[in-house]
Amino acid sequence: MMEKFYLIVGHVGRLELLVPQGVRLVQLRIKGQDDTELRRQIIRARDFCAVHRAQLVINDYWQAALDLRCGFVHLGQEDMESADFPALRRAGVRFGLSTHDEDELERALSLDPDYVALGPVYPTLLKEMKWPPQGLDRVARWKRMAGNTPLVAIGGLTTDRVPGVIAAGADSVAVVTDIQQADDPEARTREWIRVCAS
Ligand SMILES: Cc1ncc(COP(=O)(O)OP(=O)(O)O)c(N)n1
Ligand SMILES: Cc1ncsc1CCOP(=O)(O)O
Ligand SMILES: [Mg+2]
Repeated sequence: MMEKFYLIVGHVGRLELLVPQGVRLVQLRIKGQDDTELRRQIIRARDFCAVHRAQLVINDYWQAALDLRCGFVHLGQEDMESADFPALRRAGVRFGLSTHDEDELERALSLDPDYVALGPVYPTLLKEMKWPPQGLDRVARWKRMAGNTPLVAIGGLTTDRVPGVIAAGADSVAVVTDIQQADDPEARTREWIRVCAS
């Protein structure tokens, strides 16, 4: 079963701070670092997550994930173009895929992913996106179309929004900004875990 709370962090230091709060599924989403620094952080995150029994997901860098024996990657539409899916499958690396419209969803499902993500459900501050907020009706539609493939909702999520997103059909809720910008990110992480457990 898919873990309901899906934390996304931009640096391994953040992962080491927040995973011990009880996080079971965490994505390392590194941007703009050179290969040496990237791999240094991935190795640290891999070993830390192994000790804390959290599932680590590597964003974008599927080749580094393969080389460093990480078991799970997240790939967006652009990332998918270069990804070697047969190599990932051979190595038993699981993968989740981003989707934003129905063509993307159909293509993603044809690759038999471990989850599909739909975003942005609500407006996001994290990055400029070419899609307007998808809304809860789209979450429900995605759930119907995805069948047995778990659905991750992402974009503008807060703890107040979690119940509605889950009720609409999401199996899992992914968050960056609400925790990244919190005055007390450890307490906010615990609050997310509490809300997701209820
Ligand atoms: C769980 C999850 N969903 C979506 C994304 C976004 O992936 P992508 O579209 O490749 O954008 P970047 O995160 O790489 O900027 C994600 N990372 N995780
Ligand atoms: C990377 C990404 N893809 C879709 S929404 C999003 C931003 C993350 O969501 P937020 O920072 O609003 O929690
Ligand atoms: Mg990406």
